Amino acid sequence: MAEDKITNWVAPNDKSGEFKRGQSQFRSFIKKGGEFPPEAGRYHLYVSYACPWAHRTLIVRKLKGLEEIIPFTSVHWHMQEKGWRFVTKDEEGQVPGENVTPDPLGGKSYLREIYFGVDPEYKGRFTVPTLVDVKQGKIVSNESSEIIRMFYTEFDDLLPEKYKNVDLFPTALQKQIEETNEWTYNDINNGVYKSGFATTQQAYEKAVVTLFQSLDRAEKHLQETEKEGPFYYGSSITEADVRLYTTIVRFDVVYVQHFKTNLRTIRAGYPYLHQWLRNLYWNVPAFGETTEFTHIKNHYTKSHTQINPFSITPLGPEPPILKLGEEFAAVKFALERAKK
Ligand SMILES: N[C@@H](CCC(=O)N[C@@H](CS)C(=O)NCC(=O)O)C(=O)O
Repeated sequence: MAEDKITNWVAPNDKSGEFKRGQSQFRSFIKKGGEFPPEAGRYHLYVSYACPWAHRTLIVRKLKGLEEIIPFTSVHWHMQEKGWRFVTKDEEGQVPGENVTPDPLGGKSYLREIYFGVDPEYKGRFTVPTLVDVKQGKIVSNESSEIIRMFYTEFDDLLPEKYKNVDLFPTALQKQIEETNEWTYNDINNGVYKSGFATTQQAYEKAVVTLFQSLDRAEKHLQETEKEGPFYYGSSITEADVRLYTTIVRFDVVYVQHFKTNLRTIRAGYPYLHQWLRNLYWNVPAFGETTEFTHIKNHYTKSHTQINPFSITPLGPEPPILKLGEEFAAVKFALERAKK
C-alpha cells in the first residue's frame, strides 16, 4: 500500500501535513549485574554517518575512549525502500569513513534483518543507532539519547583514569542540560525534520519559525557565556554540545536547501554558533573525525525522494565547513566595512 512506504515521512492522507516522530522500541540499559552487563567486545553499535542521532553515539564513544570496547559498523548512506543497507564486498573501501563495511556479525544485507532476527514480529522502524548484544543476540537499545548516557558511565570500570574522568553530564549542570535538551530536541534537532518533511505550507511555516527562534536562543546563550569557555556550558564539553552539534554541522550543508530551513545560514547569520561549531569540528577529534560530509549530503538528498524526486545533490556549499578564523565572503565584507 502506497501509504505504508517507509520513505513516506508523512502519510499522503495525513491532513495535518506534520511530521510525527515515532518512539524507539528497544529501551534496555547496560548495567552492572543486569541483563546487559558492561563487557569489552560484547556490544556492537550500528550507525549511519549520515544520521544526526547515530552521530551522537559516535562522538560520545570517542570522547569516552570506548573505541576498543565497543566496535561499530556504518551502513551505506543510501536509504531506500527496504531501509538502511550495508555496503557490499565490492563497494568496500569506495565509500569514505572508518568501518563502512559489510555486516561483520551476521553477514546481513539490510539493517532490518537484524531487527527481524531479534524479533520476527517487530513492527517498529529500523533505525540507527542500534546497539546489539552480540552474546545474547538481542538489541539493547535503539534510542540514541539513552545509548549515550550508558556510554557516559557504565563502562567506566574498564577505562583508564583519563576517560573515567570525562563527565558529559555533570551533576551541577544536569538540570540546565535537561532544560536545554527539551527545546533543542523539539525545535532544533527534530525541528529541521518537522520543517523538511512537512506536506502543508502551514506545518512547514510553524516548524521553521520555531526552529529559528530556538537557534536565536542558542546563539544568545553562546554570546552571553563566551567568556566562560568555548563550549555550550563553558570550559568542558557536555551532552549539550553533543546534542546540538549533530544538527548544526548538517545545517548549511543539507538542511538549508533540502529541508528549506533557509531564513539564515549558520555561517552568515549566527557568528557565535558558527565559532562554537568550528571549534568542535577542528579542535576536538571526536567531533571532526566522526563527521562525514559525503554520507550526510548524499543520504538526505538521494534517499528522501518524497521531497527530492530526482535525487540531485547540490554541489554547494563549498567548503562544507569553514576553517577557524575564515569568514563567509559577505560576512568578511561587512566586517571590513565596519572597521572603516
Ligand atoms: N529517536 C531515535 C531516532 C533515530 C532515527 O530516526 N534514525 C533515522 C536516521 S537519522 C533512521 O534510522 N530512520 C530510518 C527509518 O525511520 O526508517 C534516536 O534518537 O535514536
